[in-house]
Amino acid sequence: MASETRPFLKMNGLGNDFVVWDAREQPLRLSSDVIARLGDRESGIGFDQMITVERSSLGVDAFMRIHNQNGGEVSACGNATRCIGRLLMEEIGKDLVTIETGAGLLHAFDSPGPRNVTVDMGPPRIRWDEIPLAEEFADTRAIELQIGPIDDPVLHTPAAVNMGNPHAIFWVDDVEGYELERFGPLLELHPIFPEGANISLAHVFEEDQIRLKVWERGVGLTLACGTAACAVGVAAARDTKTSRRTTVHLPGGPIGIEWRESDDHVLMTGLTEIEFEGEVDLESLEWRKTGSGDASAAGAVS
Ligand SMILES: N[C@H](CCC[C@H](N)C(=O)O)C(=O)O
Repeated sequence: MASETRPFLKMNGLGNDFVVWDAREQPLRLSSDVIARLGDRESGIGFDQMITVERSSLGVDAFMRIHNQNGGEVSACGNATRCIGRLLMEEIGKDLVTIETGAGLLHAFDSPGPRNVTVDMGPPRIRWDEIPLAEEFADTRAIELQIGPIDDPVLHTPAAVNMGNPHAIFWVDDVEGYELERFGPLLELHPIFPEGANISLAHVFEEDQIRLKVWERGVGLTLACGTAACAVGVAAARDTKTSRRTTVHLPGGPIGIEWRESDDHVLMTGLTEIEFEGEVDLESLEWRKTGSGDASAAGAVS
C-alpha cells in the first residue's frame, strides 16, 4: 500500500512544543501508540502535545483535538490554543477567532506585539468534584494529601483548580528547591486525582509575580504550561496571595494572567512560535523538515 506522507507544523508556546496537523479537509486518526512514537524526542519528531485542527461541528472557526506525548487525549492546552488561535487569525484575517475544544468554546484574539496572543480560557472550576478529586473537600485552596515517601509538609496541602484539565499547585519558596521530576509522577497518578493531575510548584516572589515549574500529566517536565499558569493565577488570587492580575514566570518565559472579576473568565496572554514546517511518512514515521519558521522569517526581514 502506498504510504501516506502528511505535512505538519512544529510550533511552541514559550517552549511548550507541538506538532500541528491540519485535518479540516483530510481527517486524521492516529493510534495512541503512533502518537507516542511520534512524540518521542529520541526516535520521533518529539513534542509535548500533538494538536489536530479539525472542522468544528458547531460552525465555529475550528475544533482543536489535543493528545499528550503519551498518546492520551485531553481537553485543554493553553499554549496550543494560543498557537492555533494565531494560525487561524493569520489564515482568516480576523483579530478574534473561536476554537471548539473538549473544554468548551475558547476565544483567541490578537495582542500587542508580534506573535503575542490572548486566549479567554473561560471560568475556572474549583469545586472538589469539578477538579475532580476522589473525595469531598469543602475548600480546594488547600487539600490534605498523604503522599507516603515524601516527607516535606509543604508538599502535602496543594490547591486544586480545573481549567478544562486538573491542576494541583504546591506553594513553595523556591521552585528549584524540590525534585519535581522525582515526585511529579507520584502525584500525577495519586489516587486523590481519579483523572490524574498536572503538578505545579509555585512561588509568589514579588507582588503579583509568580514563578512556576510544572510536571505535566501525560508528558513530564515542560518549559511552560498555559493552563497551569491560569490555575496558579486563580489559586493565588483565591488565597489572597496576589491580585487577579499576575505575571507567571515559567522556564520558557512569562505568561500574563487576568482572572476577570466581571465574568469570572481567565485571560491568558503569551508568545507563540512557528519552529519549522515538516512532513512525515505515516507508515515508516520517518520525517523531514520542508520549510522554515518564524526565526528565519525574522532573519529575512532584517
Ligand atoms: N498535560 C495537560 C495538557 C496540556 C496542558 C499544557 N501544555 C498547557 O499549555 O495548558 C493535561 O494532561 O491536562
